[in-house]
Amino acid sequence: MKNIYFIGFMGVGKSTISYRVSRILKKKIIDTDRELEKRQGKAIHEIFTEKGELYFRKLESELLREISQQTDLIISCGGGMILKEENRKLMKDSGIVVLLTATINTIYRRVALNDRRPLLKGKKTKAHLRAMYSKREPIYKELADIEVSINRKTVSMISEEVITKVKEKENHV
Ligand SMILES: Nc1ncnc2c1ncn2[C@@H]1O[C@H](COP(=O)(O)OP(=O)(O)OP(=O)(O)O)[C@@H](O)[C@H]1O
Ligand SMILES: O=C(O)C1=C[C@@H](O)[C@@H](O)[C@H](O)C1
Ligand SMILES: [Mg+2]
Repeated sequence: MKNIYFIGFMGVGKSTISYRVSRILKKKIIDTDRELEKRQGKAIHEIFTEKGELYFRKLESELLREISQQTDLIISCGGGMILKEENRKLMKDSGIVVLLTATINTIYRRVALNDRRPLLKGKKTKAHLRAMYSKREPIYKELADIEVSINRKTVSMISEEVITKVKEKENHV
């Protein structure tokens, strides 16, 4: 099976849904944020503070290059993985890309809960989220093979919807 890449804005549920999907499909999961934290022995916000965003983006791309050479993986991507053209190409060429979408209100409610997202430090306002989201939205949509809206759905409902759509997609290639 081709890899399945989960993309989408911070807090839409990429990590949660990809873990559930990996359990249902009995596939290995890699959450790029968690994997980088494990390898660096630091939290994402610490990497940002100590080494800067550019350094984090470099690590993120190197990790993607490595894992995109494998198959049969469920991959939860960091929210900004889609920002680089080289990353988009790696995902497109090696898997099916699943975009999870949510309203700004839902995202706001979720990201307000903790402080582990460096790009929102001191800027957790709906206006800031909306500005960031609208800049990224066309990139997410352009890259996605499949789109699933998560509002008012349980983790089970979303996971089943993703799996059904991935299977449809695989049968049409
Ligand atoms: N369908 C759902 N219903 C209710 N809560 C959910 C659902 N999916 C995820 N959550 C909760 O929303 C929060 C954000 O989810 P998660 O960490 O999976 O998002 P993410 O897209 O991986 O975020 P990040 O970009 O920060 O990695 C978590 O607290 C999670 O438990
Ligand atoms: O949207 C982003 O740019 C980010 C999302 C998170 O998953 C982390 O990868 C990091 O906080 C950056
Ligand atoms: Mg995550």
